[in-house]
Amino acid sequence: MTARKQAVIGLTGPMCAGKNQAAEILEQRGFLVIDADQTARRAMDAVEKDVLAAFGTEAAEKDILLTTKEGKIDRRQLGKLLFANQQLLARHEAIIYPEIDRLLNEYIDSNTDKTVVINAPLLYKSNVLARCVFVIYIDAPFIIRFLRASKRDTLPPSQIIDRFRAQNNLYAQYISRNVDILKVSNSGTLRVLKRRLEKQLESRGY
Ligand SMILES: CC(C)(COP(=O)(O)OP(=O)(O)OC[C@H]1O[C@@H](n2cnc3c(N)ncnc32)[C@H](O)[C@@H]1O)[C@@H](O)C(=O)NCCC(=O)NCCS
Ligand SMILES: Nc1ncnc2c1ncn2[C@@H]1O[C@H](COP(=O)(O)OP(=O)(O)OP(=O)(O)O)[C@@H](O)[C@H]1O
Repeated sequence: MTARKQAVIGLTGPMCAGKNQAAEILEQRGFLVIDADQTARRAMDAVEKDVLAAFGTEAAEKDILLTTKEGKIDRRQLGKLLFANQQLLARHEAIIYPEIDRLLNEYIDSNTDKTVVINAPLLYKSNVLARCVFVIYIDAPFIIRFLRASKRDTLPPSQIIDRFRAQNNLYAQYISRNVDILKVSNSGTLRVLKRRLEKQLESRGY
């Protein structure tokens, strides 16, 4: 166990930069990591009806079916609708973020004896950012992230690009919030990522 301070640390960066890989390295070092994408899935369960009511009209116009045969939200179809239209994405975020924030804060508050890492691509949209002592920003060039996404996800290239576009100017969002950012480039091997991450953590006494 290398972590010795009780604190909240942010782990962020654009899609397919390597946050999950970084999270594994941090877990191996004894940090407690929560994945905000998973938290957002739980939050969706709580706001599902509101989401379906909010996008029924636009989905019908685009011939997109938002529910599965079992009557649950079809996340991929919802994503297809939302990531192609920033206004709709903002409407969705206004519905779901209060619940995401509630769940993340609850998690932090129930683990006050540990150093908690919040793995969240859009951490700046959450009030949890204010609780972070610093933010680790994992990054990689667009083309590398695109190749990783193509290999990992079964999304058509146009939808990968839509998702990337929804995260334009991500780094600037943290800069403008005056956060202590530790930038880690992940364009090489995982071994290099580990070394860089450890070096940055050491610079903050972890
Ligand atoms: C739109 C939804 C239903 C699509 O679900 P889907 O299962 O297809 O994707 P998943 O949730 O696994 O997200 C995959 C990646 O998309 C990107 N992404 C997700 N939400 C957003 C967003 N609001 N803005 C920009 N990029 C996003 C992230 O890089 C994320 O890692 C879902 O992403 C969602 O509810 N997003 C809003 C909540 C959110 O911002 N989640 C991020 C947690 S910080
Ligand atoms: N240094 C690396 N070398 C090889 N493959 C990598 C490296 N870093 C990440 N990957 C691979 O790229 C893909 C994306 O990585 P990862 O899931 O860690 O990114 P992420 O930033 O967490 O993505 P998302 O925002 O979509 O959750 C994964 O399949 C992962 O195994």
